[in-house]
Amino acid sequence: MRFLPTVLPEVVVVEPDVFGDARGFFLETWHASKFREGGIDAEFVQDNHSRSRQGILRGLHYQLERPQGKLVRVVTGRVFDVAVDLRRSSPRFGQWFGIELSDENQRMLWVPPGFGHGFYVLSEKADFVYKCTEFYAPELERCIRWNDPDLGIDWFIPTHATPLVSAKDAEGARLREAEVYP
Ligand SMILES: Cc1cn([C@H]2C[C@H](O)[C@@H](COP(=O)(O)OP(=O)(O)O[C@H]3O[C@H](C)C(=O)[C@H](O)[C@H]3O)O2)c(=O)[nH]c1=O
Repeated sequence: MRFLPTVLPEVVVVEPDVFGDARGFFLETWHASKFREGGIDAEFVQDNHSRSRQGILRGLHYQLERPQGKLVRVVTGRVFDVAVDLRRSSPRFGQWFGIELSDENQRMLWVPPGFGHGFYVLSEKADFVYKCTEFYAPELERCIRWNDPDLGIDWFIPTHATPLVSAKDAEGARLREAEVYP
């Protein structure tokens, strides 16, 4: 199990040990003490699973007052996964980190509380699963527009393709107008 730093010190890439054999493979998807040693000290209260078609973009989402830390991974397919620092007090406010998560690389991403999160589906289909440190609170959920020019996120969207987003995400706020974290 390797814990890799990113340009956002609080956001961590996790590369699990994958034990392959003639039957298939085995890997640990969560281990409190190994993750704590790797700098991720979290307690999860909710586990989610979403399935999306190619070209779907979900995000950028975050929850005020009760921000969720998320340990995210892909069990089927490939996505480009993005975390954005939404803490006004952070020297990296508005900076983002993105990485391909797939059932090939088996990578996970730790998106801490205080960060917005979203992903773009690169494969025909993607099953996306993630653990959250706080319960879902729709009344506290906010959305930053995926294509906010102030963020300049490169989602690896093919040229001339337009992502398919929910009505809620299509009306996401610009970062400069959004209510974010102190
Ligand atoms: C997130 C969530 C949603 N729902 C219900 C609410 C809606 O009826 C339906 C779809 O919700 P939504 O369109 O908000 O789902 P996503 O667009 O996948 O939202 C997620 O996408 C980005 C990538 C995230 O990081 C967040 O975890 C989360 O906001 O599931 C629940 O019942 N519980 C939940 O925890």
